Amino acid sequence: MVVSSSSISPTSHGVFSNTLCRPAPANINLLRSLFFPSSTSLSLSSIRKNKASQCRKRWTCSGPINASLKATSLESSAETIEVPKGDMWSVHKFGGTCVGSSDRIKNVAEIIVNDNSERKLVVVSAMSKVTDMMYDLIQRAESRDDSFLSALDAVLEKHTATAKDLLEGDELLSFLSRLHDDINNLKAMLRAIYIAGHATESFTEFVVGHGELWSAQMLSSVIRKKGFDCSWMDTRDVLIVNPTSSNQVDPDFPESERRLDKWLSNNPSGIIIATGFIASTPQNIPTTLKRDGSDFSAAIMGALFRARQVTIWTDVDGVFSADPRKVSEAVILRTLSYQEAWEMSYFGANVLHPRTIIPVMRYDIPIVIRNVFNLTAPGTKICRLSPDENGDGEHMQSPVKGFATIDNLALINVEGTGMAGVPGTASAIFGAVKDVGANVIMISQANWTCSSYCILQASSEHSVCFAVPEKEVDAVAEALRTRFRQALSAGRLSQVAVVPNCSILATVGQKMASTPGVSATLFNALAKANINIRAIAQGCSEHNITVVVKRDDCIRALRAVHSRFYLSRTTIAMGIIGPGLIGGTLLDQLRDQAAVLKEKFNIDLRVMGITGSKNMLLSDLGLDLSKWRELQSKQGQAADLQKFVQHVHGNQLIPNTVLVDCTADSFIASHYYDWLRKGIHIITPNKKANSGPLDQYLKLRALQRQSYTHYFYEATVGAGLPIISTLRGLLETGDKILSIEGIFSGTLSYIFNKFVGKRSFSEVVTEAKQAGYTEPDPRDDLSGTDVARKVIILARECGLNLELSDIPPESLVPEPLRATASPEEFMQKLPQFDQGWAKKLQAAEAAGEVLRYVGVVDVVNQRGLVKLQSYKKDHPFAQLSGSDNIISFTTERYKEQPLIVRGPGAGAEVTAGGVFSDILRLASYLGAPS
Ligand SMILES: NC(=O)C1=CN([C@@H]2O[C@H](COP(=O)(O)OP(=O)(O)OC[C@H]3O[C@@H](n4cnc5c(N)ncnc54)[C@H](OP(=O)(O)O)[C@@H]3O)[C@@H](O)[C@H]2O)C=CC1
Ligand SMILES: N[C@@H](CC=O)C(=O)O
Ligand code: NA
Repeated sequence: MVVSSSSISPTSHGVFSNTLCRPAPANINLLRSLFFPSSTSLSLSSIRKNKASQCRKRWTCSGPINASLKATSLESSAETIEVPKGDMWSVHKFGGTCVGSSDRIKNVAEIIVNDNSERKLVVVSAMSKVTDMMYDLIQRAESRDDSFLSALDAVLEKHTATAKDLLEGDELLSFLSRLHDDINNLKAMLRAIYIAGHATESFTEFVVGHGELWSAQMLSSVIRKKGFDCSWMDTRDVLIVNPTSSNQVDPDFPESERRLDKWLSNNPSGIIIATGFIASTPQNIPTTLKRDGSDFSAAIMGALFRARQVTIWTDVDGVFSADPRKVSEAVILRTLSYQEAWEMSYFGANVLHPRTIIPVMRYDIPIVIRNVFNLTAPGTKICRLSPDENGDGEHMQSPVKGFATIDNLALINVEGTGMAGVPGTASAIFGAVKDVGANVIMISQANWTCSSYCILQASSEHSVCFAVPEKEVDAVAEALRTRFRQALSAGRLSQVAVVPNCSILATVGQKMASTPGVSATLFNALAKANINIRAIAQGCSEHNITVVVKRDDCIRALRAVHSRFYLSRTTIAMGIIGPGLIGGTLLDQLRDQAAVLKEKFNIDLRVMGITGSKNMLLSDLGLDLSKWRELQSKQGQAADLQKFVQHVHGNQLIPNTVLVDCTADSFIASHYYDWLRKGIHIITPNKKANSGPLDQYLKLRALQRQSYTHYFYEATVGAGLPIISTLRGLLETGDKILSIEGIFSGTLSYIFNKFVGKRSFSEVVTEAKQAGYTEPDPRDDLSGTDVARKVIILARECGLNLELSDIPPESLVPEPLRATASPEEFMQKLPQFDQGWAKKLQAAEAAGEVLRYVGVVDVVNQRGLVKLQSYKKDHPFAQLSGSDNIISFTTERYKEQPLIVRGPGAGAEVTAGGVFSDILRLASYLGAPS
């Protein structure tokens, strides 16, 4: 559709657009002013004057906030300007995606008309991608690429199509006419840039702001079409800003208020659609509010109108407690104080640019962040909170609100004895940093008190440590080495060291410095996730504690601290090695209990992989345990232990990893040391590591004691019975163990409980194997080796440095079968020896005794013993049933009457249950509620 400008009725909207409708000489003036700002000749004020005389209305002014508006307006004009009460206005801001299509613009219009505030000011961005398209036009023209013409056509086409979808009749014609005029003017300007090969900054600022002009006009037309009184505001007529040295702008509030006053007197509508992002300098040169400019526009407008609320509409439900791409359990925060929002933003959370908060904070105007696509979500309210308040009138439960991270940093550490007490050292350091234009993100040094978010905690008087963006670190290090060349060569400074690949993790909240335990909890959570802290900074302000960690650890660190402060679950990545009888039963128990653990105990156990000796199954998010067997047979791949461990531990999103070794394999056990060193926790029923070579055992325990990595093995003795924990409890509370004696083998207990003359010995052994009591190789049970291993494990817990070879067991494996090739062959040949066993049994019975296989840890004499022994039928050891173990601790405290633990000591369910309770113990150590 071609629109002729003569068919357009004059409009009262858009001063600047009207300027561009003027005949050629005015536009030449404008171009001149943009290319050569000092020779500004365009008079916006004269145009405003013309407009002002067209339309004069009265506004009622009351309330303190408008006193200055009223005063300035009275000063600047003879008319009486009545400005509305501050709390009548609500300000909304819609970003580019919210107005990215005609449907979305309609949706925004609907939201606005449904807001029942008396008066509404709506700040809009350009349609999504339009600002980028405008920058691209300039770039093409500057590089003398005449494709800027077709690119400009695309801009025209996009807005024409959107307008035709939204509008009709005069509103459509009027918009299209202005759009065409704007495009024609832009074409002329771009051609001028094309010729000059250069665009001044103010020209660029002028061009890129057009998207907002068009979106504001279209939205206001749509609202008028719905029957509401609505004007659009070119904020360049109102908002006056001064550039700062750091390529930012400072609003000139008094002048903006004066201009706003005047504007309102001409535009009395109850709904105003204002352009975001753009403003003017005091000389009326078009400019922009730079990055995140539309949010800033909304905040400034909120302050100018003393609005009751500023709502920033976006495409997320609010501010998350942490980046949800990194912490899937991150929660939407209902409230944040201005300071908390500020800190979150500074440390990389995409909340609001810190400068956006300043204007509204000045008047205690709340900012609410809401999702335009989910109106049911209440969003996040950023407002003034008292130090003890959590928001919504709730008393503060935890001082910690959320976490943010900044990646791609490097630490610089300037160190040396010559720094102590030498005035000016810090000034020289940061002077050198400033000279290379680097941005210091945090500093850590003794007795530093700077005044903002990088306020810090002491490390050492002899060093200053600070973080800069990685891309700036070489220049900074070089500048420092040059600046301190003499001090370095004289040894007064020992080094200027660079620690690359770092990230900052900031914990943000209220009253953190004055609440005991916050830092301890934070550091503890990091230690438990095996994360090393390179530097710490805690502000004198109560609002952040900042740590520097290795970049590779950052997401795990974030997740560890997030879950520790109860914002989410304690999540543990698990790898199950050996899905045989015990491992398989454990997986089934995990499957059955997972939901309860999640809901009631906030523990999220994710099985990221299962491996046997031949086949392994991996998952990125956690396996569906309801069909792990099916998945393993269908989707399994060739087992590769290294790849398996790398996969389970390599998931950056889960802070803690545990490998559960359910094999009986020494080779698997030989990896524990390396895994613990990598920060992987280990839980096992496998006895091989703790009963293997003494030096390796001692090395393992020493490592475990000095780290925060856990190694639990309760099920290695007495299966699920609390044997290791009972012994630890006695030892740690200062009791002295004299001896531990008992029946440690579920298999042998079962055999001698059941072998009472009715069935043959080999039949009873087969039953024990079928019941799941035996080792994978039953010869380990019958040889007494399994009992000897348990005795060794307990002896070593008591501090005895015994080797397995120090406890030769009495073997029940018939001599001729000791060399059998396989467990199957052994079981097959065992019946040949039933007669011999029958005789042994008869002999014991004749003496009124029973046979029992016992183990003894003789702590006093520092030895262990494993043997088959006869007991009188009334002896406690003769009273057992099934696979019962009985373990008696004789100690200084329990001397007269030993402490006895008795119960089933083998079997799939009880053993897997013992392993499972170790897993929950680990979760509790890692921060889950206990
Ligand atoms: N049964 C019980 O009552 C008790 C058992 N225990 C201990 O529990 C452990 C498991 O016993 P149980 O379940 O009965 O034994 P199983 O023989 O049923 O299972 C052993 C599992 O380990 C796997 N495995 C063996 N070697 C490797 C390897 N190198 N890499 C990966 N996987 C391997 C096997 O996989 P694949 O089939 O692919 O070879 C199998 O899945 C043992 O250490 C035992 O001492 C402790 C207390 C009580
Ligand atoms: N095979 C063992 C199992 C537990 O360790 C036993 O029988 O006790
Ligand atoms: Na146990």
